Amino acid sequence: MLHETRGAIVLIEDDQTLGAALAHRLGIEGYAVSWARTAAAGEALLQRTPPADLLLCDIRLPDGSGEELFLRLRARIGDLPVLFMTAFGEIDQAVRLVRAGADDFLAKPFEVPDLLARIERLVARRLPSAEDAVLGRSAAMRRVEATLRRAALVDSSVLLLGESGVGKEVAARLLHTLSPAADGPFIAVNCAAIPAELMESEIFGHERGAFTGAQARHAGYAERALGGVLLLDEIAELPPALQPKLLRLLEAREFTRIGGKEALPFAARIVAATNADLVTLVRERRFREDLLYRLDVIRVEIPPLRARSEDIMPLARRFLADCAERFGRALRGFDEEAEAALLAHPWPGNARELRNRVERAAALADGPRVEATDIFPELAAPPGTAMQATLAQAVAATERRTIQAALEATAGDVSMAAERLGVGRSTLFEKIRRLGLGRSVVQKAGP
Ligand SMILES: Nc1ncnc2c1ncn2[C@@H]1O[C@H](COP(=O)(O)OP(=O)(O)OP(=O)(O)O)[C@@H](O)[C@H]1O
Repeated sequence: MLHETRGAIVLIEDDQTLGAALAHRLGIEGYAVSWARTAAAGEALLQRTPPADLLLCDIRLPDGSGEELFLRLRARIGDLPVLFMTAFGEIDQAVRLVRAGADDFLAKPFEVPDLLARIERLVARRLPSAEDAVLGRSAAMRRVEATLRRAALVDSSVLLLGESGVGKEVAARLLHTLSPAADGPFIAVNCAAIPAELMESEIFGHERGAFTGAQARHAGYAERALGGVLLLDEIAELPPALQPKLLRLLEAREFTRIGGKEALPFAARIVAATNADLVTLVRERRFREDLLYRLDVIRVEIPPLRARSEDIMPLARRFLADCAERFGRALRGFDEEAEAALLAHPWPGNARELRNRVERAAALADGPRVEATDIFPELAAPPGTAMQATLAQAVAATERRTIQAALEATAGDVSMAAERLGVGRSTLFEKIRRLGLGRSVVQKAGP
């Protein structure tokens, strides 16, 4: 199972103490580590899907050498970064390995920070650059994109997790585009939007006469997704009666239309998405555990927009450009206050809310620049209020949001927040008091 991490590392190390220490430390650093004690076990790990992001390998192994293993696997592991750990006396071999295509080596005993820095550099090489990234320039989204790129090459089920509107469908579409099924259809089914009594027929189809009103044979989504990707959005809403049928689709890769006798082959890739906590649903017996395991092979968690503020402005600009073109309006970006307000808003509806707000602003703004109140009309005073009061309210509201976001980002540390906001600590304290934000501040012990 692959979960969203800084990267997946295969560690081949026969020394129990060093291996355990490395696996532990790399785990703490956020990597998913698979540890093998022999060359053969390591080779098996490297063949697992989706492929690892890095191989960290000892040279001397009980059943051969890391060098033999590397030379044998070189063609198959493609551009997988390989970092060797060498003992005293093996430096010549390590140099040879680097010439043969290994990326780097570290002579034992090494300093852990040195190892971590090299791993970080090699793994980062696998991430799309901020400029090339499709889903977003934040490190979190580039990691999501890298996982999707790897997942696209295999046909395991993908489970997309994240709050409503974060872009789970966008991620599923990217997976489709990057996969060998790109020429096949992309079919998205929202399980929450189909009435429970119709869902079986919508997903699996029905034969003519299968039930009252079934006047003709109907091909369900599973059938229409042939050769492509079937996205089951809001999978937690799948009624219990249909869960075994989906399990059969995934395990036996076949299904039967309602009223049909024939088992039809299922030839599509399943991507499931949800904002629900499936583990809790399993505990409450509302979701089958075996189905969860089948769906949760490659798990990709998409963080909420408020946790990746670097993505806000590029997305907002992209949405604005799209809308300006659609509406035939010459809008030239956001003014400064609008930008500050966009960055300070907590985006409970994530990218969807951002798109909707920008679309509304693009339609209604006087232009040429979009202002804060075009995006957040709630900042404007009710009709009849003096203009001066409106502006003061708007400024206070923006200030409040900006400060709150900085406090959230720094876990309530006023000094750090002041530094981020470019104001003095006492000024910030004064504003926090005036705006009634005291609860967001963490009181530090000591002088
Ligand atoms: N990375 C992105 N780039 C461009 N647009 C995005 C991105 N993420 C989300 N959006 C836009 O935000 C809106 C919501 O995205 P999407 O439907 O993929 O979210 P979701 O997580 O599937 O939502 P739900 O849980 O409600 O199904 C869409 O209009 C989509 O185009």
